[in-house]
Amino acid sequence: MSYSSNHLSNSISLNVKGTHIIDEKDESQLVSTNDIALPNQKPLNHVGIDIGGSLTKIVYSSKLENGGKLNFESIETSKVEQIVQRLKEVLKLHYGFDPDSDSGEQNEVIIMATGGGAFKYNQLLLDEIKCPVVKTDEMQSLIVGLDFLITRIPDEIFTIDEHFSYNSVQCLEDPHIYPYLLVNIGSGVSMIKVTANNTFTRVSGSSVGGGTLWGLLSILTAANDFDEMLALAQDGNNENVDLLVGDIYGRGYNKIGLSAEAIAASMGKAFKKITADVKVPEDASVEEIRARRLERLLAFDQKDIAKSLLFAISNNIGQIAFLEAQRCGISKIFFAGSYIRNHPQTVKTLSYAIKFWSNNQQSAYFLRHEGYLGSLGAFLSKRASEDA
Ligand SMILES: Nc1ncnc2c1ncn2[C@@H]1O[C@H](COP(=O)(O)OP(=O)(O)OP(=O)(O)O)[C@@H](O)[C@H]1O
Ligand SMILES: CC(C)(CO)[C@@H](O)C(=O)NCCC(=O)O
Repeated sequence: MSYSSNHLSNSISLNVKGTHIIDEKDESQLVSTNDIALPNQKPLNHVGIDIGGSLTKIVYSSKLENGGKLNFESIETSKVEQIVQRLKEVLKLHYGFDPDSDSGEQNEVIIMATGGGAFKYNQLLLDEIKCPVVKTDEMQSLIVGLDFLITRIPDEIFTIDEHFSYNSVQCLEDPHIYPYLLVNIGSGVSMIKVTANNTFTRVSGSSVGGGTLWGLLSILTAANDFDEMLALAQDGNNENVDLLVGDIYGRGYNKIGLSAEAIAASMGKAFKKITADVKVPEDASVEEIRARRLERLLAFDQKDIAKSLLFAISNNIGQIAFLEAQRCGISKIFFAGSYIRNHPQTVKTLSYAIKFWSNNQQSAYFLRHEGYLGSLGAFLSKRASEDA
C-alpha cells in the first residue's frame, strides 16, 4: 500500500489538550479534548479502532459548523460492553446509523479495526455493531498513523532538552526524516525500523512494557487506575526503595561514570525490609510467609514504589531502544504508546536514557497523540486503500 492519501488536507489545524480516557463514572468526559480539525469535506463513513491488550482506542469523525473534526477516545479493553456501547453511540450520533434499531442492510459505515482484539472480538463486532469490519495489520497501522502525524500535523512532535523544557519540532517537510525507530510502548513494546514511506521492519520487542507497570502497581499500591498510579509516582522518592551506588560505595564510583545518586539496583532496598528484617517460624507455611511479607509491604510508601518502577521500566525500555537504534544505525527514535501518557517523568526518563547511553548521538521524539497511532492508521487505511 502506498500511503499518500490527501483526504485530510495540509490546512488541518490541531487542538490538543491531552489524551482522553473515558471513565464510566464521569460521563462529561465523553467530550473528547484532543481533536484534530478537518477541513470542509464530504462526511466520512468509517471509524478506526485499535483493540489492544490494555486499551481500546477509537478514532471517529464528527461534523462541525465549518468542516469537521477527528475525535480520539480510549476505554480499557476489559470493559468490552462499554466499548460496544460507545461504538453504538458514536455511530448513532455522528454517522446516522443505529445498530440497535437499523437492520444494517442499508448501512455504509465500515469499522477499520486493528490490534489483537480486531481478531479476538471480530465476531462480537459483527454481531453487535452490524457493520463490515476490515482488519488492518497492527504494525502497518502504527506506521501509517505515525507518518500522518509527523508529516501532516503541525506541533505534533516534541523533544525535551537538557533542562527538561518541551520543544516543538517541525518535521513536516523534512526530507531527511528517515530512517527512524518507532518504539511503541503499549502492554508490551514493539520496536519498528522505518526506512522510507511505508517501508518498515519490526526489529525487536520487549514483554517489559506498560502492562508490566500497570500489573505490578496493581499488586503493590492501592491506586484504582493507571492515572492514579502516575500521580503516585509523581510525588514519590525512589531513593527509599532503590539501592543507589552511594548506598553500596558510600560515594560515587566515578571511575566508571557512576555518581553516588545513580540507581545501582531498582527496588534493591526492598529485600532487606521485606525478608531480612522479618523473622518467621521455620515451619511457617508458604501462605503464612507470604502474608507476613505482604504486611511488610506497608513499610514502604506506595508513592516511592510507583516512582521506582516507573523509572525501572522506562529506563529499561530506553536502554533497549538505544541498543536497537545503534544496531540499526539509526539516530532518531520516536516513542509512542499510551504508556507514555505525556507524563513528565516518563518523557524525561526515556529522553535522558537515550541521551545518556548514546552520548548525545541519538535523539528521542514524542507525540501529542502518542496512544493513537494504530487507531489513526486503521482509520486512514480506509481512504488509502481506496486511493491505491
Ligand atoms: N487509563 C489507562 N488504563 C490502563 N492503562 C493505561 C491507561 N492509560 C495509559 N495506560 C498505559 O498504557 C498501556 C497500554 O498502551 P496502549 O494502549 O498503547 O497499548 P495496547 O494497545 O493496549 O497494548 P498492545 O499494543 O501491547 O496490545 C497500559 O498497559 C498502561 O501502561
Ligand atoms: C504482542 C503485541 C504486538 C500486541 O500489541 C505487543 O504487546 C508486543 O509487541 N509485545 C512484546 C512481545 C515481544 O516481542 O516480546
